[in-house]
Amino acid sequence: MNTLSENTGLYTDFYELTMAQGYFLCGKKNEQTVFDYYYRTNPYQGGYLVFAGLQDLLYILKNFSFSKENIDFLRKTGLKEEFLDYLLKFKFTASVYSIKEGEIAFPNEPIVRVEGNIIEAQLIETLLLNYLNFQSLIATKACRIRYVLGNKTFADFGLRRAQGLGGIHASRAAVIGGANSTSNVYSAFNYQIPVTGTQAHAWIQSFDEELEAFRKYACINPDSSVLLVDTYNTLKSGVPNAIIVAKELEAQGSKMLGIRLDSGDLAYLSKRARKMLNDAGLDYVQIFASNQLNEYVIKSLNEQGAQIDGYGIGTELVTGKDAGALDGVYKLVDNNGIPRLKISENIEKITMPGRKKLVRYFDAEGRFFRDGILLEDEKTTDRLYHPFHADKNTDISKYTCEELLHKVMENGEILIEDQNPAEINAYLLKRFKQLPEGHKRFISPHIYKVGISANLLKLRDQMLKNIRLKIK
Ligand SMILES: Nc1ncnc2c1ncn2[C@@H]1O[C@H](COP(=O)(O)OP(=O)(O)OP(=O)(O)O)[C@@H](O)[C@H]1O
Ligand SMILES: O=P(O)(O)OC[C@H]1O[C@H](OP(=O)(O)OP(=O)(O)O)[C@H](O)[C@@H]1O
Ligand SMILES: O=C(O)c1cccnc1
Repeated sequence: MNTLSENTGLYTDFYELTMAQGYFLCGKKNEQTVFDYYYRTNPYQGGYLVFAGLQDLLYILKNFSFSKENIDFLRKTGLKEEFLDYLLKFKFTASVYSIKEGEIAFPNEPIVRVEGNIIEAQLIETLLLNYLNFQSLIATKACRIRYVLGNKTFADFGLRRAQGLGGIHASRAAVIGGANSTSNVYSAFNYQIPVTGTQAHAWIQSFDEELEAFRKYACINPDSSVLLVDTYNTLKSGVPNAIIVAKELEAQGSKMLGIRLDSGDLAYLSKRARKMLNDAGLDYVQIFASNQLNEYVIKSLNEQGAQIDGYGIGTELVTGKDAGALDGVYKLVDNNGIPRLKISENIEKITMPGRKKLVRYFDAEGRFFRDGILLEDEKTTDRLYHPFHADKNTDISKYTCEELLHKVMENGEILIEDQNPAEINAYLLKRFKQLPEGHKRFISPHIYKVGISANLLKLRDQMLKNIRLKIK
């Protein structure tokens, strides 16, 4: 189940191929390498990330190979025959460790680890980042929207405004983050997502009279019509006509589902429409709203007492507005059993060397307390240290904990069961309850603390010292 199913080897940046050729010609092709995926900054100036994109990624890695036509193309780029022969027979055989999809993650912690030969681990960098960065960005946006919506429904309406076919993945991520359904039929088909829809202004405009347009639509869809009431005048025409049609449906034993407001002051219009519907005995007719909505507008609508039962959200959701992109990176941390590190002028960008595990610690109420990055062979640790100010440290010996990285792929084969996006969302909901409220707020959220073990701190500092000595 994926949009890209075979010979996906060209979904990479060219430099991955020139490096891979270099590893091959330098005799490094069997070196065993470890790469970490992590991100540096929470999107939307928020306090967390919702991790998404893993299942799609695993399918594409499984099929990461090169067709004969791909190789003919690569020949023209100047890659050498010996390496092209290798690519023609290439199969992805690495292992992947990952946190669960729908898990809540925080900056700078390794959330995916790839272990394989240096060529395969390098070649997939671009794809891995493309899939995980985008879907996590959109799932996080959807989660923020869900947070202000409570139990109200919301549908993804975004495909038309998405960045090209990225909209297919955006709809999946939207449901992982909390959307109930999508208008995107391809994603509904591909990912088993409930598909829903109302009607466009074009339908109303195509008839001489709004009332006739409503009647015809309701007659064809008696129990599922949501009538768009703002084409001419919401309160003077759209809502009164919808009430007439709802009553006619009632007389035939059907119940109209709702109306949709798509312009104007949604708080004011929804309150007026609710009263008009209730006065007509149509309490069951729901009010849906759309029009450039986001988590901030919805929060404001809640505060204004808007009478809206469900939302359709497009542009802001599927483009991840105002974040643009998640800054996830993929860094080499171990080569042939030797930990590696990259130095940066910016101290926070110095990488964490070695094979590592990620452990979450919980307080007595089961809420997230700290995350810890430990070396893989450490069973446990009593104290977590701030990565750059070791004087700040916490005793975590009394806290319960859970390891977050699981082996999800071995020798290029997927080890985990497929889950549909709603199932992944159920896991997110469980975890979101465990996230303390302070990290959820939109303005200056509380920063979640991610610490490292004494052994990792020692390894990193020793390596830094050695590299700096060499440079002097
Ligand atoms: N009560 C409200 N409080 C806060 N924001 C609102 C409220 N009602 C609507 N909005 C938001 O205000 C914006 C209004 O958009 P805009 O100024 O384009 O008007 P419009 O209603 O779309 O007009 P038209 O479609 O006729 O051009 C939308 O982003 C909408 O979500
Ligand atoms: O505002 P968004 O969050 O992006 O939600 C999607 C928008 O797309 C539709 O408008 P459009 O004008 O494209 O078509 P319509 O005639 O169906 O309203 C719909 O009515 C929403 O307003
Ligand atoms: O079903 C709808 O109402 C819909 C779908 C996509 C975009 N706007 C509205």
